[in-house]
Amino acid sequence: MSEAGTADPTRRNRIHEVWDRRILAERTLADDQVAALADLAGRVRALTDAVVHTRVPADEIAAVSAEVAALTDRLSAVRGEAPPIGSHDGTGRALASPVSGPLNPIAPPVDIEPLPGGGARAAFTLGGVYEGPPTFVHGGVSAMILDQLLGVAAAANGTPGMTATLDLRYRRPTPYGVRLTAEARVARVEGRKTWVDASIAAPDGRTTVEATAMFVMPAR
Ligand SMILES: CCCCCCCCCCCCCC(=O)SCCNC(=O)CCNC(=O)[C@H](O)C(C)(C)COP(=O)(O)OP(=O)(O)OC[C@H]1O[C@@H](n2cnc3c(N)ncnc32)[C@H](O)[C@@H]1OP(=O)(O)O
Repeated sequence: MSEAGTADPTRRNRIHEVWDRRILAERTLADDQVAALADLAGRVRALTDAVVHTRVPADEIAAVSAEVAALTDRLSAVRGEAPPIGSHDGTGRALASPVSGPLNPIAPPVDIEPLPGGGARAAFTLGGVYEGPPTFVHGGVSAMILDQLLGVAAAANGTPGMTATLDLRYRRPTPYGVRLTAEARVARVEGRKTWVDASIAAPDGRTTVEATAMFVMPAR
């Protein structure tokens, strides 16, 4: 039997505690690393934007590509087992979330504000990097942002959980390059299940996407 599978629950809990502390320590960065990485992530976002919009000739692209490969090697000299976790601002948000993580260059990032009593709101502008249909945001990107917003609302209600269902209604195309707003509100809670509604609005106030999710607090 493996250690984690030991039949003694007290011993098993102790093993998990040590394991959790080890993982937490390995995934927690120093404040100066967090600040430096947030700056780097912003620059990589700008680089990504430049990559999808550039029209420089192929030989210049190849030269830049070689420089980027060298930079990747430098950063990879010391690698963690997994992305960092924890908070640098006291809100408990995941630093490397692909939606709102300041350290994750693929995150737009969307700044999500939890609201007391089971709500959340966000205001954000997406660039051409997130284009789906020409001049509009990719539907999967809207879904990802809404999933996170809905999840933060569930957590703000004191009933966090894993997304069990996510229903989307795309009412009209979502434009990029303009300020979008989004809001979520917990609709009801039954046992371990929490239903949350949310929507994204364009600058004219019209709803572009509506979503309803059901979150389940895992039994274990
Ligand atoms: C303050 C804020 C701070 C910031 C906070 C950070 C927020 C972060 C936000 C992050 C946001 C992003 C979040 C993400 O990206 S989460 C990642 C995407 N989601 C997943 O990967 C979830 C995968 N699934 C699971 O882990 C399990 O299946 C879960 C946990 C969902 C249930 O497994 P568990 O073994 O525990 O459940 P159970 O079988 O005892 O069933 C319990 C009840 O639930 C009902 N049920 C279950 N599944 C479904 C289903 N699919 N449709 C309809 N119903 C379903 C089931 O019928 C039963 O109902 P009833 O018979 O009791 O009536």
